Amino acid sequence: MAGRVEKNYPLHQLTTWKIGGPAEAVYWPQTKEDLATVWQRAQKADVPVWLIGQGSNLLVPDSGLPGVTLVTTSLRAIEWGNYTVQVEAGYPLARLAQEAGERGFSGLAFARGIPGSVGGAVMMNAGAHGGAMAPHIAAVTALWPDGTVKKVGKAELEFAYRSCSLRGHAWVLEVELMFAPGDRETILQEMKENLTKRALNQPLEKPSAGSVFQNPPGDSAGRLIEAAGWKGRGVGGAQVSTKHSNFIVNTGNAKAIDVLTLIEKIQKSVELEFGVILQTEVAYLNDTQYTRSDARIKGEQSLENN
Ligand SMILES: Cc1cc2nc3c(=O)[nH]c(=O)nc-3n(C[C@H](O)[C@H](O)[C@H](O)COP(=O)(O)OP(=O)(O)OC[C@H]3O[C@@H](n4cnc5c(N)ncnc54)[C@H](O)[C@@H]3O)c2cc1C
Ligand SMILES: NC(=O)C1=CN([C@@H]2O[C@H](COP(=O)(O)OP(=O)(O)OC[C@H]3O[C@@H](n4cnc5c(N)ncnc54)[C@H](OP(=O)(O)O)[C@@H]3O)[C@@H](O)[C@H]2O)C=CC1
Ligand SMILES: C=C(O[C@H]1[C@H](O)[C@@H](CO)O[C@H](OP(=O)(O)OP(=O)(O)OC[C@H]2O[C@@H](n3ccc(=O)[nH]c3=O)[C@H](O)[C@@H]2O)[C@@H]1NC(C)=O)C(=O)O
Repeated sequence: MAGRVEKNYPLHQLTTWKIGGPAEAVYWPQTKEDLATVWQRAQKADVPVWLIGQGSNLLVPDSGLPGVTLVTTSLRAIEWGNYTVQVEAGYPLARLAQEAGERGFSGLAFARGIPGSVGGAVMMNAGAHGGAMAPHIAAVTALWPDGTVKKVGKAELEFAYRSCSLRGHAWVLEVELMFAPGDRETILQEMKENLTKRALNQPLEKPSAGSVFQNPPGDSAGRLIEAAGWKGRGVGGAQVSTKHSNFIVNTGNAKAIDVLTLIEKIQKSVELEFGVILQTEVAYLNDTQYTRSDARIKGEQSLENN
């Protein structure tokens, strides 16, 4: 098997929040087959396995992660077709969007400013500017809880706002996307405008994980958090951005516990003030959800055997 392996590796280097303790081991598989093999071996040995892409929607505990953390970013094979693309999970979403636009393939202009891997974007059903991944997905090849690798069509999947039915049940290895014919210049212009809007509204210059909370139906988390008085306030090194209240930024030395405490305070405050329960959008890789005596991994990011 090929691919880089590191022991006791600081996970803050693999998240855009720049937060997270050490991983017992990190492996960057070079092929889908290597990823599946390591997962199968870890299952047999009762070792916890975690999977991350570009770590742009991720909070990792200060205590780090036991077992093996698999990082998909080396899985980058790509094959363009007639208004389609077959692409591995680790391919950068923003690059894919740019390349699709340059071909005159329409559909992913919304994604040009979204950091993250294609696999992470499918799992999160990433979206912006009125667009989202789901309408462009034709099929997904995934590693399933029984250890098999199988391709499923769109009809077998369910997507909703920032959610995909595969989440917690399977790991995305490859995706087939479909596009509509478009005008290259129009698409590139739309992407440029989206990037400009984003730079105006979002604190891209500071480490963050994007929106921390999902928008509640009919309202916006950023508006509610600001109205509850949280703009600019913080806990330890974690601060509610002064530019956008649904972003928590790392001011330099934030710990996961600072972010978690701030999230809880905001949730309580917004519920008290407006009766709205904010749900988090970011994924928390919680090491306490796993116990070695239990062969199953219960975290939402992991595979379950049931
Ligand atoms: C500045 C900034 C702006 C952002 N703007 C947006 C935005 O406009 N819209 C939006 O939707 N998001 C946005 N995000 C959030 C983030 O970019 C997306 O959620 C992105 O799709 C996450 O991809 P990732 O590869 O980084 O996933 P990670 O953060 O690595 O992982 C996220 C979750 O997905 C799981 N996962 C990752 N890869 C796979 C895989 N191959 N198979 C199964 N599970 C997997 C992980 O286990 C974890 O639970 C933003 C983030 C930042 C930092
Ligand atoms: N606040 C935060 O914590 C973070 C914010 N961000 C923001 O999120 C956004 C997306 O981030 P990121 O995923 O790093 O994306 P970038 O905007 O840096 O780049 C997007 C991708 O598109 C590729 N690309 C750019 N131009 C072309 C081109 N002409 N042809 C082909 N490919 C091209 C880049 O390739 P190449 O690699 O060759 O440049 C890169 O892979 C950015 O706006 C960034 O500012 C990102 C990370 C953290
Ligand atoms: C960044 C993310 O996605 C983003 C995506 O980039 C943008 C652009 O389409 O739209 C969503 O943000 P958003 O709903 O906060 O969009 P914005 O246009 O910035 O704000 C919505 C409304 O809230 C108000 N607002 C925003 C921030 C703030 O501090 N105060 C405030 O009052 C704005 O004035 C606006 O009226 C996505 N967030 C969610 C949770 O759906 C992400 O998911 O990580």
